Amino acid sequence: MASITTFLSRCAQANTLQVLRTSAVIGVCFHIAIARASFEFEQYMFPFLALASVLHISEILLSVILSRQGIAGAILQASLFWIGFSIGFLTSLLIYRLFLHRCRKFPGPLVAKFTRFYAVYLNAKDAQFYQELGRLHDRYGDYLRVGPREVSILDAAAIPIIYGPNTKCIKATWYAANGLDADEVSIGGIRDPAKYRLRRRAWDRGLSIKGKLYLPRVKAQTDILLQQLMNRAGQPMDISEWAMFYSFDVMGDVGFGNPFTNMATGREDPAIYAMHKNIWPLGMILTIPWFPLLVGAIPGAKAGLSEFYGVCTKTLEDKQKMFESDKEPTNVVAWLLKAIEEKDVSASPTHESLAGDTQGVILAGSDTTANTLSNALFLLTKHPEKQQRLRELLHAAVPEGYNAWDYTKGKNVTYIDDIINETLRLKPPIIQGLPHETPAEGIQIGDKYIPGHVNVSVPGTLIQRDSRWWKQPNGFIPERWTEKREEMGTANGPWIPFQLGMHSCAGKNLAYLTLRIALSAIVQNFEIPFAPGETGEKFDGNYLSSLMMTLRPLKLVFTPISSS
Ligand code: HEM
Repeated sequence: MASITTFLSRCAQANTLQVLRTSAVIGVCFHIAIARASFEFEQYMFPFLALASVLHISEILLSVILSRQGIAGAILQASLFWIGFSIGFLTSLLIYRLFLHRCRKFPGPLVAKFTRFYAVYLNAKDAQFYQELGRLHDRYGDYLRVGPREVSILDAAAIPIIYGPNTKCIKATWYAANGLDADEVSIGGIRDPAKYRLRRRAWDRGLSIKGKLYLPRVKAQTDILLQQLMNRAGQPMDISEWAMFYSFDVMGDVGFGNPFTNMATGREDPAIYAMHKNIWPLGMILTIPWFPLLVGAIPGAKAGLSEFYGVCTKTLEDKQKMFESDKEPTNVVAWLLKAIEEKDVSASPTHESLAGDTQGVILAGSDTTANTLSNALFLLTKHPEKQQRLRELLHAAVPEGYNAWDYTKGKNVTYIDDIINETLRLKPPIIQGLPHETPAEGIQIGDKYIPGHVNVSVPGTLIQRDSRWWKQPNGFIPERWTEKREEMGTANGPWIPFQLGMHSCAGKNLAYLTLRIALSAIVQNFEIPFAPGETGEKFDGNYLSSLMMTLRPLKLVFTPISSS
């Protein structure tokens, strides 16, 4: 304290240049200290900025008290310190990141090497980061530096090393957007592999195909969808919107045991509407790993999501009150509650983590399934011969019609899965490469060495359409998954819409179940052309890439088969 006081009183007397010089040296020293630190400084950005603000204000007050200068002069004096500090800090950071950083050998745009805000700019420019990333890869090659310590990789050999079951990489800081304590966040936010594995067991128990449990509920929601399509038969319908209504209602039912009522009302539930409105800025700020932590710590910053979080919390409280431990759970959240009741090691350890998991059920399962359904219907409409083939196969497998559809009969029509897989290849709903951090010793991918503590990612959207691994990469060819598998070399194609290894999608089986039922029901009952004036071009080429894919409207007409 005494030394700060002395320093400040000297500052008050010294001339401007001296203050700037001294503070710049402090800025450089500070940067060197954090660059050499063994912890991730970005995790502590909020405490650092809070401390800096407190110091700044204290400095002003001390200056006023000690040097008896006016408040304006004190603010000026204190600001000089921070200006000098920032100049020193940023200059040191710039030199380090451009010339000395462990990622310096990877090519990329100059600004990207210096700051991650470049990626925010690319994201914000036209909301199509995946296209910008594709252009950058074309220009700089397969190993592209997209941030100071971020490397985007277009190499199939990288996938098992980064994401596979035996990977030594861990989830990057990006995942810790909701907090650093693994016991207080949802499963998606856990970076520690051991803790993740434990928690994942409760999810796998609740989601591993409870076919007989969930099928009737998915089917009940699908019946509502069919009825609504029937009510609007022959009229243009925006399938991007209706697929969203459907999948949120399914996830509300299967996830909570409480369907939202989107389909019944024909309107998006207000809580989901508010959440969707805010997902875009959220996706943008997530680009900077430390930014969400900072924003999250500001009271009211997540207000846009509060309505959705409120619905989840209320539902969770109701479920907790009504929970009957002697009965087998009938929805995903009830399975998570059962783990708590049984004091299982996989149980969500705190109220906060359980609340996060409850939100996660809806967030992880709804948009992803909805986008896949809309995209599959778009592709089937664009390729009516594939639509007709699916219809014929369904009629052959279930001649009595959709009402007689059951899991076994549906599963036999493998062409549905071919369509789903091909849709997920062309349009994976999670567009951007998921960042994982390399271990301290780094990783070796062929002849490329990537040093430790680098955030690496493989962008699925790009690699799944790369002609080095996929024949006719932009064609919609469901047959490549079965009868043309050999001919098209499908087995060698990198395909990661659900991720790999321990972090792979926990809800994959539920997603297939829902998509199989929805596609069967729709295609067996309706012929689907584009609505008059709709070409699907805007829908196809202009989806927004944020946290998830955000689709443009797509107008289709559903003509009942019997009257067609
Ligand atoms: C076509 C539909 C789906 C796709 C393409 C998809 C994709 C993914 C991907 C890529 C991940 C890894 C995320 C990461 O590492 O950051 C993931 C994780 C997960 N998904 Fe899905 N998902 C789908 C449907 C579902 C459904 C229906 C549920 C049901 C609740 C679900 C629940 C989860 C959960 C719990 C995780 C684990 C979170 C984590 O470990 O980070 N997903 N999904």
